[in-house]
Amino acid sequence: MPNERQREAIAASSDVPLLVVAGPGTGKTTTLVLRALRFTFVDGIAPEDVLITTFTEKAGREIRSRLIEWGTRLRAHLVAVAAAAGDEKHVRHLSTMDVNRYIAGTLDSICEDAVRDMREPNEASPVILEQSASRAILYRRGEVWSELRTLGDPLRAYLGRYGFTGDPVRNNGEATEIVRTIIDRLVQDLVDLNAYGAPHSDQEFRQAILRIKNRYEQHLAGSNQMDFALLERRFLDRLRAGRIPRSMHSLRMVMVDEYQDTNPLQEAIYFELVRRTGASLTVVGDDDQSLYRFRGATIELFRDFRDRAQQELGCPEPQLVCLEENYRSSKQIVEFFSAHVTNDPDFAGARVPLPAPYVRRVISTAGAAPIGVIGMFRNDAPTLAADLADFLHRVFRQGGRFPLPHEDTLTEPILPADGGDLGDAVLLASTVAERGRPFRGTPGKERLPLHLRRELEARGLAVFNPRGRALRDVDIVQRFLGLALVCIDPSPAPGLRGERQQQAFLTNEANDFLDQWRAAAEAMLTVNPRSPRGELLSAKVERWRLFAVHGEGDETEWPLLDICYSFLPWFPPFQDDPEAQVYLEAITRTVAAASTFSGYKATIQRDEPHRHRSVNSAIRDVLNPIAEDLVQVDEEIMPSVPRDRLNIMTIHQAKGLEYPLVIVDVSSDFKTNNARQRFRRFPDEESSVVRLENDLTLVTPVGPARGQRTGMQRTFEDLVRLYYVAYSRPQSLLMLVGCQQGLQFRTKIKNVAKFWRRDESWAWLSDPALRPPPVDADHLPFVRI
Ligand SMILES: Nc1ncnc2c1ncn2[C@@H]1O[C@H](COP(=O)(O)OP(=O)(O)OP(=O)(O)O)[C@@H](O)[C@H]1O
Repeated sequence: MPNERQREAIAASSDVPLLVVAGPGTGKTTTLVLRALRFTFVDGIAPEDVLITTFTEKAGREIRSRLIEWGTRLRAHLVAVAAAAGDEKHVRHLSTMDVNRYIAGTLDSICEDAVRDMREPNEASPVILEQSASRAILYRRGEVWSELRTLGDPLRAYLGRYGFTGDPVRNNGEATEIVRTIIDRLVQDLVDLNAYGAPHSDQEFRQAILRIKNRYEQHLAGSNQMDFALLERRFLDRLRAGRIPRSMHSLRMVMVDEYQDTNPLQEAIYFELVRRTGASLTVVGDDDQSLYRFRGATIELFRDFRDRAQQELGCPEPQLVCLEENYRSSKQIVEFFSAHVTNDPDFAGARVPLPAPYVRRVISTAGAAPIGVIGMFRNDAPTLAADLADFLHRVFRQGGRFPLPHEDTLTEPILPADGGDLGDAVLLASTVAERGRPFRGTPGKERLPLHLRRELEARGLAVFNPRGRALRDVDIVQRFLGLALVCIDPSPAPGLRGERQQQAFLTNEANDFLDQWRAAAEAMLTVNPRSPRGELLSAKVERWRLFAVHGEGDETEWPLLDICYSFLPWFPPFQDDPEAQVYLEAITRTVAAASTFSGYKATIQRDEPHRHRSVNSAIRDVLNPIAEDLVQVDEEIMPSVPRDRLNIMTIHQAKGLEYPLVIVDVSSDFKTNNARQRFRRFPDEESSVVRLENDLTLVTPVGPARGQRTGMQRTFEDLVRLYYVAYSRPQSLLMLVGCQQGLQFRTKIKNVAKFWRRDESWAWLSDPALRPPPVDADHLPFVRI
């Protein structure tokens, strides 16, 4: 049953825009879905005239399935009522309402359909590129490499300003990633490009960025491709030119979830859509949970929504509804995350101001639990990993229990009554990398996720952390790609590079990785395993070499993907290990992307001169992007993580999700007051994202709105929000873990996650009401069931 505030939001008039501001777990998405159903079943608006957008594909699927499930039940109920009352007309009307036809999904997916729908009669349908493909094209066709070669170190230093650490970029992959961020930002922030390229102390570099952007966009236009930012831009331009997609001609409702992460381009689309169609606008969000500044999210658009909507739409003041009852977490958890977000008085100025009678608060409907928030802090990450693995083993394999207050019996299970499984827990961290950055040839330092992987494995448990390693570093990927490489470009002698690789003009770094993969494949060939069908690995390699090196065989060409896939029988994990499946998907996606932009479409040709050239293309356009670390894994392809694995994910990924037990790493990297880590716990300078925002202030219309908070304020506020999202994910138990050095009375290791305020005061020390997690995990008594 919706609560009173939810009902107010569901029933609010559609004559003025509606703004719903609500804390975590208060049913924002639920309310949005119910409001959409009300439009249909109370107001008689057809589902296809209601558009609902959200932030991730996953959330989009969730909304669609709730609309269908609840809508179907609601319709059946109303049909029964109308039939009982003998109202045939209404029964017929209800039966025309098809709840599958709501326009729901991410804005990108909706734009994709709309842009297809808006095509001229002779216009081909655009191909939409996913991130990794567009990055590979940006590098190759935008010629990031040539600008780096011409402008050298100054350009590397300039781009590095916008990287996490502020250091010059170290490789082409990093450079491309940052160029990608800037170019996307120019589109998303509706930047005036003439002003951006005009005389300025950075003009030389800005011009280089614009040259890359032009080449990249020209290539895309020539091949009828688009990335997501350009897709949205195209949609806006067409709307502005008065062209409305057929599917939206009679649009009545535009509803936006997660509005706090909207960027200026998206805001312009929503306003234009409402202006052109006369649809009613509902936006829902939580400014405290805005996380995507680095992707252009502009919290100020949400904060100032009521003013901006009036200005842009010429409408009366939007109605405001605030939801405050949390249905997710126990009382202690709600109190803990509320204390975190209100801890720093300076943060109050960043939040959506609420007029009376509203107060910003979240209250738990779940009631108190015997324990809600615990901590585990150790001397170093390896010790922490060992103890944490023990803890998880006890909870999930030995039925961990704890005492009810004032009772001697140990009867309350820590987790769901069925004992749950490891998948009911999640480890959240600001980064999930298993190693730190490598330094001068030495591999990066081992981090908590790697220690934990090993410790859990030693106890017969496993993790799911495909993003913990770069694709190019993963063992199984190295052997797999190495085999493809030695088939198409064998070494002339052991330990030497293939001829084609030498002629591919790769960077030293890419060559190093190709060498590693080659060595991994050679090592596997030395063992020469048989496939389950009994085929020797060397026989398979030999067969491909006959074709790719000697031009023998009946076929005139082979897709590189077929060559790769022919080795699958030697790699069972690609079939049965969830992490390996994610890696295989990334490889497949890279090859598929190359077949859209690469000269030989990721095939190997039999006849010369194409054989040589096609091998060159395959190395440059398929293997090189992975070797340059341009390809990222996409774990969204896993419908769900196996229940017997501990999910390790970034806090960003956890947005919108909930778990019974949430472990948040607040300080496993912070043993000392190392200046290089401060940006992750207590920044002493503006973050790279804020720096980019500031550098664009004068050339984007949204500049003044952002400028209302200083760069340092915005930098701190992003950290407060990050841990707010983390702390509000658990249902029953929140566990903070890290190194104990930052807990001592006189510690200098300041950390926003541990309730430090910007004025350098520490609430856990100074405020008797706020203390570190009261219960130490070590003091929890456990019994076996
Ligand atoms: N009135 C209600 N009664 C019972 N349960 C509810 C009610 N409203 C929402 N819930 C439940 O609360 C949980 C959180 O709801 P929802 O996912 O819509 O929250 P949210 O505000 O979007 O969360 P977040 O901001 O953290 O993403 C869901 O399991 C939902 O079914």
